[in-house]
Amino acid sequence: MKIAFLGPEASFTQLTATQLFPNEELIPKANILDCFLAVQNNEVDKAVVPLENSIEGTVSMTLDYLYQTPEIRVEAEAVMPIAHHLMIHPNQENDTEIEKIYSHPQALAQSFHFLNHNYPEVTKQDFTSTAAAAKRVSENPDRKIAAVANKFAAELYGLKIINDNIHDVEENHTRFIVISKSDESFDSDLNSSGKKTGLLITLPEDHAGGLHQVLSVFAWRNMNLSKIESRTLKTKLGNYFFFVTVVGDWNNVLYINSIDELRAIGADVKFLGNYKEFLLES
Ligand SMILES: O=C(O)C(=O)C[C@]1(C(=O)O)C=C[C@@H](O)C=C1
Repeated sequence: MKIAFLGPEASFTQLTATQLFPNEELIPKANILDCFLAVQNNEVDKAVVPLENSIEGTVSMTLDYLYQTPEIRVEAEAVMPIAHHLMIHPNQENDTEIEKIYSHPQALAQSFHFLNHNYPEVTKQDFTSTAAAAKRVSENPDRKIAAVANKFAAELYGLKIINDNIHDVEENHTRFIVISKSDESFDSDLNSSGKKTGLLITLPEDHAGGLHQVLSVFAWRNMNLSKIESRTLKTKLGNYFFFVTVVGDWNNVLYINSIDELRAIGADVKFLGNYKEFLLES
């Protein structure tokens, strides 16, 4: 089986994909869109992409592409502890006057206070992933640049960590999802905290009590929501869709009928799947 992931090697997404799929062929992609396209074009069977982080929140690109690709569903979630370190090329001195720090925008945001306090004058530049940033530093031994990435990237690309554990909150976790076109959910012996269901809901039209009507569909059925997030529809300012997750199995009639009721009140619903949440170690 072929599994795409947000690469290159040693990205947090690869660490996650390796634990979920230790025996499959893992294929790095340059960005999240390419992971979705690889699944859509049947180039791979599944892909692993980041969905949200406990400090910085949702990876909006992932949510947008889940909405924009009707045939792509979610097979599993995996939560991984995240530790960021600042690293430079070993040719540079430890007290080098760094001129630029590269990383994924999520990683820069998760380490914002540290970087702002310790490197206030240094330009922070977005990169497609933490590992790609580390690779860039390794390819430029003469430049006074640094990357925020994990310790595996430091090892793989031969970099020197000058500040470790720079993420602003010690408890830092990122949630990843496994996406595919399959109706089946992914299972494994890995530690799991249980099942949940993902739904993308668009309200019919803007009217008083619209969201209340939608939530009441879940409330009277005693369905426990673990997340509700609104995201712009990109049609015009003020138009949103909602990403909702419901705790538990999706095997009773009341739950299943909730989708019919949502559609009956005019909402558009995409069922992302009923899948397990796995708890990984870093
Ligand atoms: O850049 C990486 O290493 C990724 O796998 C992406 C990503 C993300 O988008 O959230 C994954 C985990 C961390 O939260 C930081 C970056």
